Amino acid sequence: MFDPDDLATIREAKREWEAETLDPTLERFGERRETFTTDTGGQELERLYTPDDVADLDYGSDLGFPGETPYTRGVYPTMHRGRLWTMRQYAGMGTARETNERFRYLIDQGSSGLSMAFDLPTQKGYDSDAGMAAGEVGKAGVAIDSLRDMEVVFDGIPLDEVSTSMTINAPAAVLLAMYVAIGDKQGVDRAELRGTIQNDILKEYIARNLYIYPPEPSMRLITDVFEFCAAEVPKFNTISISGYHIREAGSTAAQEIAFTLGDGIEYVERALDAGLDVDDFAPQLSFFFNAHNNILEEVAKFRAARRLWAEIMDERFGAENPKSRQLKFHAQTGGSTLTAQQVENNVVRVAYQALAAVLGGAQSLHTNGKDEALSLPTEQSVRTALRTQQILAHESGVADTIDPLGGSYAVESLTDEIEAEAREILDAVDERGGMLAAVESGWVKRQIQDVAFERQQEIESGERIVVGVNEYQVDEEPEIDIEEVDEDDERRQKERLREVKDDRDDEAVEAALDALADAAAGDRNLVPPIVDAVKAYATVGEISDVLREEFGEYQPGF
Ligand SMILES: CC(C)(COP(=O)(O)OP(=O)(O)OC[C@H]1O[C@@H](n2cnc3c(N)ncnc32)[C@H](O)[C@@H]1OP(=O)(O)O)[C@@H](O)C(=O)NCCC(=O)NCCSC(=O)CCC(=O)O
Repeated sequence: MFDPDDLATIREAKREWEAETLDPTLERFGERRETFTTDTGGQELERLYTPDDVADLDYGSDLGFPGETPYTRGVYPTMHRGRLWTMRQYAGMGTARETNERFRYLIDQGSSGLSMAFDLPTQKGYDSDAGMAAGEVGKAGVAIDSLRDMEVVFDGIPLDEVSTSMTINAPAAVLLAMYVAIGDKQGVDRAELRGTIQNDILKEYIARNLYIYPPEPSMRLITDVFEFCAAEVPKFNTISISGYHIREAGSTAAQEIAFTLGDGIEYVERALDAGLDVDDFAPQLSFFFNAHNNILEEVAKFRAARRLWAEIMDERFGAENPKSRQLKFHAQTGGSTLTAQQVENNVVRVAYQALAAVLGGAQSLHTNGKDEALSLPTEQSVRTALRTQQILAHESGVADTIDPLGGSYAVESLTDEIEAEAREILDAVDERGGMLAAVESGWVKRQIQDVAFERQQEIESGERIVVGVNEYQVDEEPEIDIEEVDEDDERRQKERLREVKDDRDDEAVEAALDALADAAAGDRNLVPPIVDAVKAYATVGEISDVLREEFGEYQPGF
């Protein structure tokens, strides 16, 4: 991008600056640290970046224009000038009725998309009356047993006007089927349904641990969802390939994107093996990243991820449809960065992290409530979190220029370095036979744990400052309204489940579950029989049991 003579002049001028201006100051005052690195230590930071640090940058092939390959500067031509990112606050609590109320509240307050959290039993494919569910019903999210619960959650919420993300993985096909069934009942054309299911089982084995079946049948379920959606629900994002939890488990920024894109590669390969055409399903693959503390590193990470994915889809998979190459992502501010001490500080952390996500070109964003280190967020803290996004959108000005940090010597240089490091990690994954093999051998988890351990030691030694935790402490008990979970919810939910079971046509349920068992034993797509089963009010637990019977359950080997 720069004339070689100009670069030589700049290099020479920098040497002069160092000798004449910098060194005397360094001798008198020194610097705060011997070396400065990115938050996760992967990249050593220069004191000052100049055009010389981006001498190899080729504007056309490395950056290009927004809406054009390699999408470094954003996936849409107008980005947030055309449409603000979706403000999508993750919510789900207790019963279906309470979740419906929280959703309506969020819509009233200007939330532009819904994001549904499920309780642990639902995420593990158990009904509320299962022994394994005791004590967990409605705790980390809403309890969904049957279509009846989903009808209540979406009561008065027209599915053709809102897009909904569902954080559901092992039973993703079941919840997708329920969403489709609700749409059918509301008379919404399936082609108009918008939303996302997380459906990312690989990161469950790596970091989140909410799996049910072994990897092979889990991958089949995912491929079946790709195929079903391409034909029936073409606007639905069939997966949210998630680095968020990998980062929460303590990975570096480069590991976060490398392992996430590695998972993406594995899903694409499986779908191709199953006979799908890359351009039929790749446009609906979506991503989910963490918006962590270090603003410049995070912005560089998002840009690097976009560039890398465009290249992978082009070079490795020969994708022709531009949409197949566009990495669209949701971001959530880093839950693990929130502190129980001086809870108000979390509002500030969240705001900076959200700023990084927006500067990095996010399509959708969740900002954490300040109290999430302690409990489920209260309505008040959810509102402040949403207002944080609205202030960014309408007051800060950062949404008004596309990729405003593009061209910053520091950010371009970091983008290159993170991309290069992620590439190296992806090569190491390939050497281990791909992501699934690397995950099953325990290698991926060990890579992350090593970094997490180092980070923890840095905090304990005081080398890494966490404000209010190992520095700037105050002697006070946290004063905070805790959102109470109603312990009676479990009993009421079980009663409702009993009513559903009493009301439904048992023969129809049995026939639907038998048809599903047949499909599972053969190789037909599993989603249509799951849709039939949910419409007959078969429960999440019953459907998951049929598949458990056929597929078995995953036992981690490491
Ligand atoms: C693709 C994304 C990232 C975003 O989808 P959205 O529908 O919000 O946005 P979008 O697709 O970018 O935009 C919507 C429509 O507007 C159009 N559009 C957008 N911007 C535009 C622009 N500037 N110019 C022209 N058109 C534009 C798009 O093309 C699209 O239409 P067309 O479709 O017609 O093109 C999706 O996957 C998503 O919403 N993900 C959310 C995931 C999530 O909430 N996860 C929560 C996890 S919570 C979690 O895991 C917590 C921890 C735990 O539980 O463990």
